[in-house]
Amino acid sequence: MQWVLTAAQMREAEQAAESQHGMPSALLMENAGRALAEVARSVAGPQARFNVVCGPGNNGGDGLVAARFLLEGGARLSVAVVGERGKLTAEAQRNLKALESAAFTAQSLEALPELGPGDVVVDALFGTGLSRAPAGPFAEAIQRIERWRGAGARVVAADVPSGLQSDTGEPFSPCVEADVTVAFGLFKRGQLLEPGASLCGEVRRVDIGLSLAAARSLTGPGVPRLVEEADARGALPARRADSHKGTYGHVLGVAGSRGKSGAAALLARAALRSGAGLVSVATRAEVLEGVMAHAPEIMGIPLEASGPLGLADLEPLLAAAEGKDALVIGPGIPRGPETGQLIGELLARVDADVVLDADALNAVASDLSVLRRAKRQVVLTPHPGEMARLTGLSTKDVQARRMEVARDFAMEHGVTLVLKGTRTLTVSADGDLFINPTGNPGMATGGTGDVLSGICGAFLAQGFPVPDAIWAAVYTHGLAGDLAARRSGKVGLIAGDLLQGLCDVWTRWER
Ligand SMILES: NC(=O)C1=CN([C@@H]2O[C@H](COP(=O)(O)OP(=O)(O)OC[C@H]3O[C@@H](n4cnc5c(N)ncnc54)[C@H](O)[C@@H]3O)[C@@H](O)[C@H]2O)[C@H](O)CC1
Ligand SMILES: [K+]
Repeated sequence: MQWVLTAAQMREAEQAAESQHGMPSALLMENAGRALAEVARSVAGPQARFNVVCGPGNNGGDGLVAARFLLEGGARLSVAVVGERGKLTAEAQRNLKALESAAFTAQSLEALPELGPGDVVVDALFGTGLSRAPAGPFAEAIQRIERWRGAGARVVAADVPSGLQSDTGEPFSPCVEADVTVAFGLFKRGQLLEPGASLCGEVRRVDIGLSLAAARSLTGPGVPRLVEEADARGALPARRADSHKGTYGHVLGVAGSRGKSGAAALLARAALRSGAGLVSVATRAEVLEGVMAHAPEIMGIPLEASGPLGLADLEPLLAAAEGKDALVIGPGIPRGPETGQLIGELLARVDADVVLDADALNAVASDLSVLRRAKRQVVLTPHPGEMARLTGLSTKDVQARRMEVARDFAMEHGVTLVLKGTRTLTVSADGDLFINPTGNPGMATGGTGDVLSGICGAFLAQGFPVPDAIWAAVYTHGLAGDLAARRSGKVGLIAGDLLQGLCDVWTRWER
């Protein structure tokens, strides 16, 4: 896991590193600048030119340190310091002095040479200290960086692409678009939240001696963490030799309706491909055959009532839930006026963890108090539109404050919440936030949500605890999509491909 901090928390970490852990900021900057130079060299073509563009603060200082290392390494280097030199921070001043000598002086922005393919721009104008839209010479500097990028040069951003707000991921205009962003010490929110994540390009986190103790001293439950592959893999212990199908739990899917039997099948097959020992599907009798036709491994429970799911289905579903370890309710269900009440009764009386997805979310939106009456764990997996209905906010508001909206809801209702989207968020009932790095735009296709709900159900049925089971399911789902897209392409990817993608995950992790 990697902590994801705000700019203020970053500054506190830096001060704590200095005051409590004997790490002077000059040394942090030296380490940052050296790492920045190494990344710049790693993306440079042969005979590359390097233009280092520095701003007035410590981000600029990082750039000046990087310039010194590039110069010492024999690079063809030009450096510009933008803004009045008198305004440079002490650290930046010191590094400008260290860089300049008889053999080398920093120039004005205009004096920097044009760049082309294979050349490199180091963007060290602004980092976490950006407080307003870049203007005047700073805006010109960004526009020149963008022009060099258009001419084929690679852009390496120090800490944050200049112009990007590091707490929100929202860019000012103009804003640098980087090919690689070197994250110093710990991740910042803006590097992981769209559109910031896209503007960063590839984010490479580098250790700079910002002692984790210092960072940890800042981080309480509310500080988000980025899930890494080792975390997801570690959350899912390997299979034991002496196990049998009962060991891996029984998932009951309450899903499907006329014309939507596929949703139930995707849920069920995903649960099977995610290690559940047994999977049953309870659905309207007239679609049961259709669901079962998708996989002989699925067991079927016909719901004899007709029309939308309602209280007439309560007794049959309570019976169906006997002996089950996890329920997944929602994909493709026929929702009606009593569906929310039915789900409330099931939550209160069923001795199994419950995942609510798709129309089950819309069904409970009118009376969220049912969530607090649940006997076991409840997991909700809304996409932004469903989250809007759950909260009464607009989808735009949900997307503008994803972390806050998700955390408030999870803590208020005591549930584990998955807010889907680019960088899906998982939030525990205690407010712990987990950011997911896997997945790709090819997964924006019908049915991928059904697959995710099946994976969540399978992990819960195997006894993995929340929230680990859920952020691991989200990670696995996205990784399955990434591995499947290698075969299908992002455009060609369909939800069913994720099932093979899941197999690719297991063969990758069981090695
Ligand atoms: N935290 C760490 O562990 C480390 C941080 N380092 C680097 O320091 C920057 C943050 O530096 P800071 O001096 O706070 O601010 P910036 O360099 O990002 O910004 C420069 C300065 O410019 C002023 N300013 C803000 N917005 C504008 C604007 N639109 N126009 C003009 N001037 C503006 C404001 O006063 C800022 O202070 C961090 O990103 C790291 O790169 C350390 O070097 C390494 C360890
Ligand atoms: K920068």
